[in-house]
Amino acid sequence: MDGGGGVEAGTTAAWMAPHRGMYERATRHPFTVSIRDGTVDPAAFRRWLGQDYMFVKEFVAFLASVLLKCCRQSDGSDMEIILGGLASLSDELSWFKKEAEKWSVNLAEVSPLKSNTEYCRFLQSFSEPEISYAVAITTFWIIETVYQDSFAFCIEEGNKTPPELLGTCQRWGSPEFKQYCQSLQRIADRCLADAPADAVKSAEEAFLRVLELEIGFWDMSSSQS
Ligand SMILES: Cc1ncc(CO)c(N)n1
Repeated sequence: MDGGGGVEAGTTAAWMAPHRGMYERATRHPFTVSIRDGTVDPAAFRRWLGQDYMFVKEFVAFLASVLLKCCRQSDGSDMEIILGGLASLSDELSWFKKEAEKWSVNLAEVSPLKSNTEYCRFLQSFSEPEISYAVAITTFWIIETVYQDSFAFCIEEGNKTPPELLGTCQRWGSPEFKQYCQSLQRIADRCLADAPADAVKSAEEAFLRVLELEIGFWDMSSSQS
């Protein structure tokens, strides 16, 4: 507490200063910047779409593990937010199927590329009960926030985003999605404030790992690495 009843900057905000460079590489990546510039390669967008559909299916399982930790390790007051997030992934999977049809991407034929497989393996590691709720919710927050920040930039003033990509950008770039990310951040900060130092350290490592994996995911989408 800051003692004055004002808003105290939390742990997650404090990480932004030392890790600003990595954060910007993840949220102002040449791939998403090319969407905003209107110069995006349609083949790269189609590759991203197919790969992200696979990612989101794995993300459902990840979120289920976060929800389980929430039920087991917290007083349960965060349950509704996480459950809401999980429910909206159902809608998201339908959106991917519709979008894939629009772009003639055959989802049944997509197989995961290396960076996606690596990211999915990281998500799977959270099913271990040893990983604390504080670390898991922090990871969940930064995964969503990278997309929120990246796609919000594509619909900010001055964008030349092609009209057929606006729906994608609005999905993650909307003010509602930003509010959702901010509620996740508040939960993460509250958990981290109560967590032992080693858990805070693990959460910061997971934060950085997500930034690295997100950069790898965008690189993969742009150039099939
Ligand atoms: C790779 C990746 N990161 C974050 C999100 C946000 O849900 C997503 N759909 N895909």
